[in-house]
Order: sequence, then C-alpha cells, then structure tokens
Amino acid sequence: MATRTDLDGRPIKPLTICMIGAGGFIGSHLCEKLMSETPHKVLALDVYNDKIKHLLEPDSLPWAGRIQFHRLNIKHDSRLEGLIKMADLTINLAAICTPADYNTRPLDTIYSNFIDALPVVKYCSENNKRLIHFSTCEVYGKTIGSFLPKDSPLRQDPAYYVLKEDTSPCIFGSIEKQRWSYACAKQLIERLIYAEGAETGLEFTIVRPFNWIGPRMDFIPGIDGPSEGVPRVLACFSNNLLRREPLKLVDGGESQRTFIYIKDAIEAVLLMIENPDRANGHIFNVGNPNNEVTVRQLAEMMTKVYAKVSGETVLESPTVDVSSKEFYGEGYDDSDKRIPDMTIINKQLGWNPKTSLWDLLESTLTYQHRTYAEAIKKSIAKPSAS
Ligand SMILES: NC(=O)c1ccc[n+]([C@@H]2O[C@H](COP(=O)([O-])OP(=O)(O)OC[C@H]3O[C@@H](n4cnc5c(N)ncnc54)[C@H](O)[C@@H]3O)[C@@H](O)[C@H]2O)c1
Ligand SMILES: O=c1ccn([C@@H]2O[C@H](COP(=O)(O)OP(=O)(O)O[C@H]3OC[C@@H](O)[C@H](O)[C@H]3O)[C@@H](O)[C@H]2O)c(=O)[nH]1
Repeated sequence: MATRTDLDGRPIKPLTICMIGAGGFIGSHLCEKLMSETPHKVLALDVYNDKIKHLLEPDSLPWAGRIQFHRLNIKHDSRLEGLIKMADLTINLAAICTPADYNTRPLDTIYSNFIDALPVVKYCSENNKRLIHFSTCEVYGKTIGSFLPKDSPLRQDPAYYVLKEDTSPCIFGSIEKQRWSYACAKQLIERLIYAEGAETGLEFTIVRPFNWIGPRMDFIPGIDGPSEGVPRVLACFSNNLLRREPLKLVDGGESQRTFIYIKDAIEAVLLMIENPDRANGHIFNVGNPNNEVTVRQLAEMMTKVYAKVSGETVLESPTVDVSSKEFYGEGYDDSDKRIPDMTIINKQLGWNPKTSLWDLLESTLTYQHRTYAEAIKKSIAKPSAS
C-alpha cells in the first residue's frame, strides 16, 4: 500500500483503534473501510458481531490479524480500560439509538447514552488517549422556526432552521415528552467531553450524524430482529415494501429529514481519524443538506425505487397515516427539520457528501431486496406457529 498522506501532506502512521459498538450499522461500515483501505488495526468491541462476521473470517482475508473482535458489554466489563490503553484512539459508537425506545425505555436510553459513556471518557482522559464520540443531530431538537406562527415568512429564513455546531441552541420538548431522553443524554455527554477537553486537555472529536442510511441499518422485524421491534424509518419502510404493506406515515409524515449515504459519511469519519490536528477539539455535523425530504416524500421515493429494483407493482394505497400515539405510544415528540450547516467540516476537513437520495436508495433497496425478499416470502407462506 503506497504511503498514505494526511490533508497536510504528512505520512499517516498506522494506528490501533479501539472501536466500541463496532458491530453496529455505522461500525460495520467503518470497519470495512479501515480494513480495505488503510493499514490501521481495529479492536472491535460489541455484544454482537453478525454485521462484521464477513470481516472476521476466514483467516485468509488480506487484513487478517488487523481486526480483533472482543465480545463485551461496556456497562460492566473490566477489560474495557485495558483495551482503551492498548489503542491510540477510541471511537465510541455504543448507544440505544432507535426512537421507538426513547419514550418506552427512557431509563435504558439515558443510561446507555450518558451513564455508560462516562467510563469511556474517564479512561481516555486518564490515559491520555484521543476520543471520537458519536453524538446525534438530535441534540439540536427542534428548529427556532418551528415556534414561529405557521404563516410567518421568517420560517423561510435559514437563520431560523439551519443547524450550526457553534451557535445553534438545543431545543427539546417538555419532560413528559420522553422522546427527548436520548437527545438530552447525548447533549450532557457532549458537555462532559467538552469540559474534559477544556479542563484536562482531553483530545476529543464529537460527531453529529444527520440520518445516515444504507445496507445493514437496524433489522427487518420478524426476519433478523424481533417481529414486534420498531427500527428506524429506513428499515420500517423497507419492511413494509418487502411485505407489500402500506408505509405508515407518523402524524402524516410532515417532518423533514436530510439523508446521507453511509459510504459518504464514512469518508468524513476516516478524515477525522487521520487528521487529528484538524479534528481535535471540534464538533462536526455530518449530513447531506441537498437530500432533504418530508417523510411522506421519502415514502413515495422508496416506493418508486423499490418497484424498480424488485419489479413488483405498487399498491393501490402505498401509504397510510398513523398517529404517533398509536405508532410510538405516549411521550413521543419530533424534530421538525434537520439541515446541517457544513461550514466547519468543509473548513477543517474539506469534505462534502456526493450521493443523491435516489441513488443511495437504489443501492440500499437493491441490498434489502436481495437480502430479505426470499426469507419474507417463506415467512408469509407459512406463518410462524401461533
Ligand atoms: N445511524 C445514524 O443515522 C445515526 C444518527 C445519529 C446518531 N447516531 C449515533 O451513532 C452511533 C452508532 O449508531 P448506529 O446507527 O451504528 O447504531 P447501531 O444500533 O447499529 O450500533 C450501535 C452498536 O452499539 C452496540 N452497543 C450498544 N450498547 C452497548 C454496550 N453497552 N456494550 C457494547 N456494545 C454496545 C450495539 O450492540 C450496536 O452494535 C450511536 O451512538 C448513535 O447514537 C447514528
Ligand atoms: O414507519 C415509520 C418510521 C418512522 N417514521 C417517521 O420518520 C422520521 C424518522 O424516524 P427515524 O426512526 O428514522 O428516526 P429520527 O430521524 O427521528 O431520529 C434518528 O436519527 C437520529 C439518530 O440520533 C438516531 O438514529 C435516531 O434518533 C420520524 O419523523 C418518524 O416519526 C414514520 O413516519 N414511519
């Protein structure tokens, strides 16, 4: 492999990376990138490894020996500190991060996103290790514009909705809206990490992902996850399409999101890993402001793309409106709009996303159809024993 250089032309020395939550959606793509394109070593920590099994076996893989899987739960495992000390850099991806859990399992959500991250920050700080911590775009909560009168022209003014790391406030609903347990826990761990940086010199980078989507995100209920499980929207809609059910639009699907292809986002993370001087001390939005849709528009586009990749016809009524109370239960609330400001990541890392929403949906739904269509047909043919 030719000597790879960083953004300032300096040779990049091989790193050992302790990746917590490596077995998840983002972790599995990050491990793939690190193994196939860099000389770095990965200590992959997670309770599961089914999404990275293809990277761990067989021993004849070109990167064998550069990735080690350690099955552990960071809530209570004495091996954690030793693994952080062995590495040059720790990346923490571990979290409960599916909205259906935030208002139904608020304690687990708060423990997972704040309490369980505390020892990771402590061990990095005490051992002078660099930390890249995964937060969320959800820490911005709702836009300022969402509190303006519905017909106010100021709602069109970017100052009232573009989300900027160093100036935008964090605006959550009231306490009984327990959906915000996750975003608030993420906000507090961000503040703790930032304080460690200010007081003890911890070298940190915080990542705020804006709806990264792609293959291996979450699970298909009843196939590779619990049938009553509620994953994030990509998997929910994929499941509906695979089962020829109408896509459920929560509260009419009016909320807006910007979706970015996981492969574009992983490029940004690799730049953060290999350019510490440009990434340390920064919080980065990582998203694609050009891919904004309402949830309803996402459903319509996924329906069109799925018909193309599967060759199946579109249902008479491809969508149905459901209330958030019915779909998520008590205490749900939502972010109205999520447009990332890209100034800081452009300046520090010169990174921009590339893939359009249509193209990323085409490659992702091709994967979903190829991976799940057969299993779904079988499960529908003979319903599980009641
Ligand atoms: N995917 C996105 O669009 C998105 C958006 C915003 C924030 N994030 C953040 O990025 C990170 C990764 O998200 P993801 O989409 O890959 O989610 P994911 O659920 O696929 O991955 C999280 C992984 O962490 C592991 N984990 C959780 N608790 C653990 C524990 N106590 N010990 C060991 N492993 C544990 C899980 O087993 C899972 O494999 C999370 O912190 C999430 O909040 C993701
Ligand atoms: O079947 C569905 C599923 C979801 N939705 C809606 O689709 C939108 C997106 O829902 P998702 O479950 O993908 O999650 P959100 O975008 O709200 O937050 C997510 O992105 C940020 C990360 O921190 C987390 O991974 C998660 O909090 C919401 O408005 C939700 O109500 C539907 O209308 N129908």
